Amino acid sequence: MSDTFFDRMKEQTGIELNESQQQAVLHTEGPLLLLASPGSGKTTTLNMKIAYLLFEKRVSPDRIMAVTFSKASARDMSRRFDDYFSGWSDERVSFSTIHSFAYKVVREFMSREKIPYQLIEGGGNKGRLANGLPLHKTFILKKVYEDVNGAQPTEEEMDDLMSFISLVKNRMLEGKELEKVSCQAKNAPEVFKAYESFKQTEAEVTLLDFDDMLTFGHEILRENEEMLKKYQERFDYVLTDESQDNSVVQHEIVEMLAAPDNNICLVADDDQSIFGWRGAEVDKLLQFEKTYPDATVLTMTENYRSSQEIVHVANRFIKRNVDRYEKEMTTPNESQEAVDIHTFQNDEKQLDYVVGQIREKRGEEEVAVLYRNHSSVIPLVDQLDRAGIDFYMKDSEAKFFKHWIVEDILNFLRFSYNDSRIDILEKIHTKFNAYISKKQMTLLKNRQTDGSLFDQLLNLDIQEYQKKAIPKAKQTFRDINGMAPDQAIITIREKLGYDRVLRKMVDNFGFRADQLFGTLDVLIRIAGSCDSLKDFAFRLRELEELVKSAHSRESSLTLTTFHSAKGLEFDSVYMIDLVDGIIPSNDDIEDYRDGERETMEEAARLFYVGMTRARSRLELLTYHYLGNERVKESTFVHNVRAITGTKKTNHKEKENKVDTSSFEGMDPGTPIIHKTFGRGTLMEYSGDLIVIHFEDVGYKELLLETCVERGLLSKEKQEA
Ligand SMILES: Nc1ncnc2c1ncn2[C@@H]1O[C@H](COP(=O)(O)OP(=O)(O)OP(=O)(O)O)[C@@H](O)[C@H]1O
Repeated sequence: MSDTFFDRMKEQTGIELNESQQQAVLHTEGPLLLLASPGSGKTTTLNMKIAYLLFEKRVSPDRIMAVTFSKASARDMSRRFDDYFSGWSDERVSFSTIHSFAYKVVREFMSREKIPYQLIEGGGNKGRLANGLPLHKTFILKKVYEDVNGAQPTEEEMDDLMSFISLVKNRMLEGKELEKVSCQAKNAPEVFKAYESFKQTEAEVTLLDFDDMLTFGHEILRENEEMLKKYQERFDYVLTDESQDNSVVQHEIVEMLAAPDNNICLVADDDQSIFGWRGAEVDKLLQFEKTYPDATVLTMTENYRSSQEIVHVANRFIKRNVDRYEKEMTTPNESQEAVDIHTFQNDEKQLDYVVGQIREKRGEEEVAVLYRNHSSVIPLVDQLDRAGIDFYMKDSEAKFFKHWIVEDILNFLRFSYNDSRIDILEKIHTKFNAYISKKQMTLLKNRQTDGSLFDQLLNLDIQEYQKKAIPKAKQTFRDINGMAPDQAIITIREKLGYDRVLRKMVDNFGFRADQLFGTLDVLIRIAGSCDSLKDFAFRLRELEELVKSAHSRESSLTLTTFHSAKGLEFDSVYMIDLVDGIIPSNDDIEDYRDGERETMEEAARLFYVGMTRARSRLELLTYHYLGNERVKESTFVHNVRAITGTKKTNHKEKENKVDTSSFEGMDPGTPIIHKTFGRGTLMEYSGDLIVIHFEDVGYKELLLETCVERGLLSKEKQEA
């Protein structure tokens, strides 16, 4: 019977299932974990399995519960089922997410118990409390944070708090366990508890956020035998796709539902579990055989997507992880090009290369550029747009442009045009080294006099150290006004002391240094191709619009984060910014050094997801300098080198090398002039770096090539 079924499948779909795919289809009774490698036909097999249940075993469609990761994958699954089987039968299984199932349980329970409730997240959340507070998660969380900490949260704290709450609820953590979850927001465990209690007590109805659908649904099924039994009896088969991304609470809901027959089939790739930060729990998969001692575990490891070279590298690479099911990914596909690694002098050269490559391939094949952080892509967007190349973005994250650092820099620039604007000074007076106090600001405001605010400050009762600092700041602002935009930003950072202020914020308030300085580096990169300060401000607005609209465009070029690349495939893939500090991140590296490998392994899985998106061409791009900062090639690229036996070759040789010879071999003590930092003395020259002691800003380690290329350095003429 099954032979006939698979023959008919082949006739119908053109796909001949391999041995393990067939086994997976035929195993319908009892717990099954189907561990599958990327491109191994997970979706195909799951659809065939459903067809087998419907058309061979004559199971009624409403007895099958098919769960997918997101609404989009539910739609994709349905569409593929229709492609294969339309014309065969009208019977269709409806796919749903665990969220939507759990919400159904919650709705039924609340209506039965006559408990009024209201959603405070997603669409449809309306209304206010008597005191005017909108019934919306963000507003409530802000209010609760203020109650607990007596101050307003920053945007970063809010973001982190949201992730913290989601993670805690998805992993069902309690009590002391909360303290172990790191969160930038002050007193996160207390804020969380206050938030939970607020939702229960402050409104006339129970308030529910998105995660509550899961935790409430879970609680209802656990506490309410009758309801659990009803749902258990409703379904004979439970199938879940992408199970590696299910959280503890989601796994438990599925487990409860499948009991007591446990006709449960989890399709998963533990090596592609990349949502640990929001509560996904790969351990649950690794413990499957403990949960179900009679479990069958099958592996599907034949990759139908990628070339032999890509499959070989990815397969070897992922073995660096310890917490995983061992499997060997193979492919029937042909050998194509070797996996390429390119090392550039700096991130700018990397982008030139990527844009050049895309220009060559334009429209001929599907290309993707993958990156870890949203902000990494902004300079690429800038260059692509300038080159007239269209692109599609999977997640059009325009938050970058609203970041307070971007706002700060624009305000510095505005103030350089007109230093009589009190409204601007109000925003930046604590952020540069004129040390202007709140009291001095109030006095300035009360005077309501025209003219330079620096001059007015000098007429006030100022501190001794301000007597030099204020005229100096005034002059620097005037200089900034005549500078090229990138130089202006460097001057704000170095001469006006903005970097120092940010470092203090990192130390005192726990901001992430790499994020703050990364944002500034991106701004400098964009400013580099603008002629004037006005041009720069205008360009930022243009880019913001471009990014916002990028997800509604169609193009053969996709720009996406590694996370959002999941499930996609392209002919050529370029993975960019592969340096330590980005992937793996500094936190990943630190945790790993402290003996915790969880986050490092997740970063490796992210890298693996990226690599396995490519059909025939995969390029890994890294560099020596990010802006002026020396960085190290990503540990993961290093791993790939070891696999492919590729030595480090600097891309510099292929580029037009900048002639730095007139500065090489200078003696320490040589007087130097730098356009931004002013007069200084050469202290040391080693390799690509020079160390200069500047009169104004102290020691600086600079990349000689970049300085020469931008015409920033000159030797000071010595008196004869
Ligand atoms: N037995 C097979 N013979 C030939 N092609 C197959 C076979 N099984 C699957 N494929 C093809 O391989 C490709 C990948 O299949 P599918 O999208 O189902 O993989 P997946 O495992 O869901 O991928 P992902 O890595 O995105 O999770 C599809 O084009 C599918 O038609």
